[in-house]
Amino acid sequence: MNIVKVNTKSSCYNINISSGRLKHINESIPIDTTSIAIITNNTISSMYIDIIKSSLKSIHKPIIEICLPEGEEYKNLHTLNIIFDNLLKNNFDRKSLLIAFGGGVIGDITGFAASVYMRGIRFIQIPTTLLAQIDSSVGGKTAVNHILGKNMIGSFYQPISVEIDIDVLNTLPKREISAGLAEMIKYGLIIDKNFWEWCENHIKNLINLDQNHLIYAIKRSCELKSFVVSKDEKENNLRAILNFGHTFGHAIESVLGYGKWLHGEAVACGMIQAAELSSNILNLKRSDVERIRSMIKNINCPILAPKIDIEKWLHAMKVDKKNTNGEINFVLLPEIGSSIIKSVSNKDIINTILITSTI
Ligand SMILES: NC(=O)c1ccc[n+]([C@@H]2O[C@H](COP(=O)([O-])OP(=O)(O)OC[C@H]3O[C@@H](n4cnc5c(N)ncnc54)[C@H](O)[C@@H]3O)[C@@H](O)[C@H]2O)c1
Ligand SMILES: O=C(O)C(=O)C[C@@H](O)[C@H](O)[C@H](O)COP(=O)(O)O
Ligand SMILES: [Zn+2]
Repeated sequence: MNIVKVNTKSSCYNINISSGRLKHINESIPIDTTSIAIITNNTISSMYIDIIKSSLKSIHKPIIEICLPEGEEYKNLHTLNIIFDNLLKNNFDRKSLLIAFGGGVIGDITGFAASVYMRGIRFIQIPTTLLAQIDSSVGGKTAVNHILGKNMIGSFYQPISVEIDIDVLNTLPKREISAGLAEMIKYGLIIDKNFWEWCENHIKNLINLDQNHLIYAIKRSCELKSFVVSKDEKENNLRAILNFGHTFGHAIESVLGYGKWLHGEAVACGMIQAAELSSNILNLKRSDVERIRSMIKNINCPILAPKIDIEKWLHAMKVDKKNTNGEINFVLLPEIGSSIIKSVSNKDIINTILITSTI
């Protein structure tokens, strides 16, 4: 098994990565756990819940399953309440454990529920999408959306472990694999040029889910995210680089309506726009902008933004959590493999990028 450690001010935990991990989930349940809620959706449950339940049989604890409605459009306060209703009706207490079994939507909602139920109970992440395995399950950002902005209601709250079984990726739709690859290449762009070049050279193996390449790439992504989060758990400074492409991307998601574009697709397109802005403001080489565009094309993510009213787009970017004093703060690349946060006040440049990057 491959293990990556996450060591933050608030806690220290392992990311366990292997083929067949689901069968061994019982090993990660704390001994004093009183009851367990597996939070998932019908798609994932119908394929994999029996494996988990059979592994958990050996620990003889009461288990309930809570199936949430599926999709980004349900990542909201209403869905959160479904969890609380079930926990209270089943007498869940402070030693109860939540298991987030699904993609980033399930992980973000469950983490938030765990952080506020009885002022905080333990939870485990079992991410089942590529995106969740390399990004959302790690680092403790939890949230639900608000109609006016992505992830606006949430907390920083770490899981007690992350359990990654790469076998579940075999049932993941190709479009979701592509969305996950977008967040994966992000790490190379912001912090690790070698990893970027490795991804460029092995992208076909990753798209085809070759096991050895997948394990290497998932592990490296988790190491990079762990490194950043361990230095700056609550996004006071460095952690904001993980938001590369998200200023544009989150605006696409919220203005179009949650769920129309996948999060990873919006980030992919947002990374091209952020690369264009980097070229304008920091002189990122044009050849590097084209390299990024062609990588995003190769992973089958959109390279052009949808038609969005520019005013609505700007308005959505103005509510981004990274902003201060009314200025939009972007993550920009001086070169591939390094990133900085910069406030951009020149509205003309932003407008031009929005207009020229649209379908
Ligand atoms: N907390 C963080 O740090 C962080 C980081 C990145 C993204 N996010 C959030 O994550 C969310 C996106 O997550 P996502 O891309 O995992 O999407 P998702 O959670 O919506 O899952 C995608 C779809 O795949 C299905 N699915 C999941 N696993 C499957 C499997 N193994 N086989 C078949 N189908 C499967 C799901 O039911 C769902 O329909 C967004 O809300 C985004 O904001 C959070
Ligand atoms: O972990 C982080 O920090 C990230 O920014 C990772 C992003 O990929 C992720 O989409 C995150 O949820 C965005 O956070 P937000 O604070 O911009 O809502
Ligand atoms: Zn993201």
